[in-house]
Amino acid sequence: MQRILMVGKPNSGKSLLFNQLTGLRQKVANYPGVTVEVKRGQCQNYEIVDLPGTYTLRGLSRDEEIAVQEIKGAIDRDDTALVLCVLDATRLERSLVLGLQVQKLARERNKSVLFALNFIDEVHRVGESIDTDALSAELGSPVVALSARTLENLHEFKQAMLGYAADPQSILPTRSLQEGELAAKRSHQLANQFGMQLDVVLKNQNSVDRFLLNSWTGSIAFLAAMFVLFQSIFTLATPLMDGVEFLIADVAEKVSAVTPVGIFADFMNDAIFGGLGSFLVFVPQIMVLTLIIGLLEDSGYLARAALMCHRPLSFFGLSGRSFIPYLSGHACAIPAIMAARTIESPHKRLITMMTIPLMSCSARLPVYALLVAVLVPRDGTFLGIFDLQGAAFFGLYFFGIITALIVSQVLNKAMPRDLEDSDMPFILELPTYRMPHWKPLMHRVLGSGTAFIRRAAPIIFMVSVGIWVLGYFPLNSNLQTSWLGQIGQFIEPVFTPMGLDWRYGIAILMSFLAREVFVGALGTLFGMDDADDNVAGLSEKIQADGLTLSAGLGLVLFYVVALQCVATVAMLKGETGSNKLAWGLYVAYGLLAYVIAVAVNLIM
Ligand SMILES: Nc1nc2c(ncn2[C@@H]2O[C@H](COP(=O)(O)OP(=O)(O)OP(=O)(O)O)[C@@H](O)[C@H]2O)c(=O)[nH]1
Ligand SMILES: [Mg+2]
Repeated sequence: MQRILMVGKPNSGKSLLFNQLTGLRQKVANYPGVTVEVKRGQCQNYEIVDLPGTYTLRGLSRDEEIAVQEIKGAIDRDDTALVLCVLDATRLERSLVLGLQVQKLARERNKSVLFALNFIDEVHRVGESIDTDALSAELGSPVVALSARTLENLHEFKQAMLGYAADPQSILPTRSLQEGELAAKRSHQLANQFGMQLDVVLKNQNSVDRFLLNSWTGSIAFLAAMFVLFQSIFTLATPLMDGVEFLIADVAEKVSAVTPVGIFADFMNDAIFGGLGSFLVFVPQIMVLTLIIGLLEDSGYLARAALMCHRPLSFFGLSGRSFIPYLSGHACAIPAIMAARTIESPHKRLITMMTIPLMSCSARLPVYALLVAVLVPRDGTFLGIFDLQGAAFFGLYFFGIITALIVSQVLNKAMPRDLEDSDMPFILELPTYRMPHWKPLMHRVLGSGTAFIRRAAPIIFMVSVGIWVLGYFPLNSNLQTSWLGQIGQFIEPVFTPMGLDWRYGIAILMSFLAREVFVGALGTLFGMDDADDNVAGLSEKIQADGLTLSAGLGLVLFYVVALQCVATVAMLKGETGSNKLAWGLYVAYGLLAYVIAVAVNLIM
């Protein structure tokens, strides 16, 4: 299949255009460095290739290097029909630097370039326009204006692109940079001649940034944003979670009313509704978290937050660019570790990747929510205004971040780095503030819920069933005397210093497969232990069972620190190239978590 290669500077709308052309749903967000690996899709009979953004053909960071390698490789290949260079019409000068360099390379190899002048809606909105015919004549390659967001001229653009791809020789560049001519200088000239007035672009942005980037007001705004983020994951989701819990209890009751008493009824009650059901309750939280992170990413604030954090993060051996992977690590560590590719310094990138697993990812949410509900009174307030459970939630996230910073500092001191690394500048383009793009955001929110279920449900189901079988047999035994009970007595001494009995021990051991399993496993165990088979929420059952505050706090902090995710280990191995490092972290964070939990239990 012939290919069309999409290149452009970061944040120029390549991935949104790619999605429109291919019908796929790659991640799109309003900060530079969203796409960090090559993505492929199909438009009619062409393969469309979406690349990470890069400002020049001398990629600095890992994601830019990947883009540059791919561009250089593709231009030499016979099956590359067309190079599609996406320009941000509101930032013409910065977009054209790469465009001109790519065009020069393409012309040398007899390849054609089409310029997609994206963001034309924003140009029109301020009453300006760009003369694409004249720009095209100056560039020596066709230029087509469009908006990948409002879909203005998208259809015409697609027809033109397919036409040119079928006959690329018709648009071979008629001119390009001369030998020795600088792309930066030429794009400056072209932007002066054709681009928007810069003060129009920056007018609104500057007044907001004066507030958000000021060291006082900006810091307060930053802290407030983070507090609202983490607290609202809890408070916004609580009514939704209550709704799901009610629904599951209702279905459970109806099912048990029609199933005759016996093994099957016990199985449904304990393994299915107790195990799998108690985990489904937390899906709304995952969706609320995705929504809030999505709003931050799409508004343009994220890059500002990264800038605000650069100084404090540098102190711990990190970079302002570490902020974005850290934040997205609160949804899931796996894409976050990949997102660290945008960090130019290899030293800082490595430290960032090694500490991302300490960010409280969404798989920990069910554990946090369950234990906060058990340990913290529901209607309490903090300082008289904040919801106490929400504040406790914030505290857990904060504990993870602080631990990550301390570990970073230790790694920074312990690991050698070369001088050049310390000398790397911190450069981050600040995107224009934009209203979030609702449709893709909603897709993402729903997608996060279904992905969470799809990923975790099978393993939770298997573990719940396994635990149920081991706990149910031999027939006529109770949980204590069952096979599982016998295994439990054997492992219990390891968990006694944490103040926990063997049932928690089994759930913790199982959660080394995947964290989400903890709640399901505990749900099954407490369901089986509950003689009345009532369908009360798991948290009430644990409360009634008498979990002490010290053991409960130790337990939840254990989950903040432990790296119980095999997929994260695999990703760490892939990105660092070291199996030893990846499994070493798995063991080290597990031990650190255990020590913290024991210390909290003993000291309190
Ligand atoms: N108004 C407007 N916004 C757009 C347009 N195209 C993209 N955007 C927005 O611009 C931002 C960046 O879009 P992406 O598609 O992620 O940009 P990208 O070039 O893939 O960025 P990287 O992956 O970082 O290189 C998102 O917030 C999009 O919603 C457009 O034509 N008009
Ligand atoms: Mg992209």
